[in-house]
Amino acid sequence: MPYENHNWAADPVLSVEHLTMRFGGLVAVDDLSFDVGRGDITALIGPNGAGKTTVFNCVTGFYKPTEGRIALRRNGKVPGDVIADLTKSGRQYDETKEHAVFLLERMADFKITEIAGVARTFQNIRLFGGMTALENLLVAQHNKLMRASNYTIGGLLGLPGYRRAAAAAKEMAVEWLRRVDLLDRADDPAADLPYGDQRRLEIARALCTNPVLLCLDEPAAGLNPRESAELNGLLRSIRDDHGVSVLLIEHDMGVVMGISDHIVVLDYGKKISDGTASEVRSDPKVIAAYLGVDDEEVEEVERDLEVTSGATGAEGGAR
Ligand SMILES: Nc1ncnc2c1ncn2[C@@H]1O[C@H](COP(=O)(O)OP(=O)(O)OP(=O)(O)O)[C@@H](O)[C@H]1O
Repeated sequence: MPYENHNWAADPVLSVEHLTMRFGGLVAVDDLSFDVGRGDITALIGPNGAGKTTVFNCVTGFYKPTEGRIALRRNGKVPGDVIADLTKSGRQYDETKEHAVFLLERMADFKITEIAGVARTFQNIRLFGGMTALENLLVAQHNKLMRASNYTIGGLLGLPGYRRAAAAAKEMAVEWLRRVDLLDRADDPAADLPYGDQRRLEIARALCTNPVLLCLDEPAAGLNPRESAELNGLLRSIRDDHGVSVLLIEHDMGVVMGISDHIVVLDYGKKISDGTASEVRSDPKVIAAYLGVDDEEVEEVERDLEVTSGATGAEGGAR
């Protein structure tokens, strides 16, 4: 299918353009561009050290990119000239009745979560282990509650606005606990939960911030096959039932190929492939990168693969 006909080109929630991140002499991400379709599950894959986490850190404001633009369209179709004007203006975002667009490379991490609507989880689980599962989800809504208290002691005084916000926060936390199948563990300390449950609790915590884009860094790491299958179901339901777009880094190809609408492949900080699961899995460059052949040998492997696929008539066909 031509690139422009894909959902990620027609209605992108996120556009990463010419992103470069250098650490001293090391170029971790090199002039990378890709789109994330609204309502899609998009996977960022690639061998170890390819630059995937660095891209995540740039999108979520943990790193300021050396170069490039990262535009998040929270709602509405945003005409290209609106983004061009915003870029020239030096402002961080443009919010009107019709649209809301944010230039994430200009924003602090907490603003990216709070205002733009991007939430993330980490490779290493970062829950508050001593707090209960429910409390972890309430803490995620702390800023909302602070606003409801007008940043005063309104909470302590039990002002009606604060009480309403606190009740809504609890309702949302309970609802997400139910959806990730952890309601019966609500009052248990997070650290006491099995590993797979902690991963789902982290995802629920991110969702409590009401994101439009959920970024998951290796959500299947350390899960057994049953837990991986449950994760697939959860991610599909986040996309289908809640309309949240998902961008994930994942090494588990069962998860990636099973649920992704769109896959972007990195190697040495550059994009080497971009397409659907069936397009990417049959791309010789991807196969070569995963086989770990040297750059000089890629063309040779490609030629071999072309001969092989030509001989068998194989055209991918992941789904
Ligand atoms: N803060 C940093 N300072 C210096 N170099 C860094 C930093 N963060 C990442 N790098 C380097 O950038 C390159 C890309 O790393 P990154 O962690 O983004 O890759 P990755 O694709 O996420 O790898 P993995 O799959 O192993 O997690 C690596 O060479 C890494 O050593």
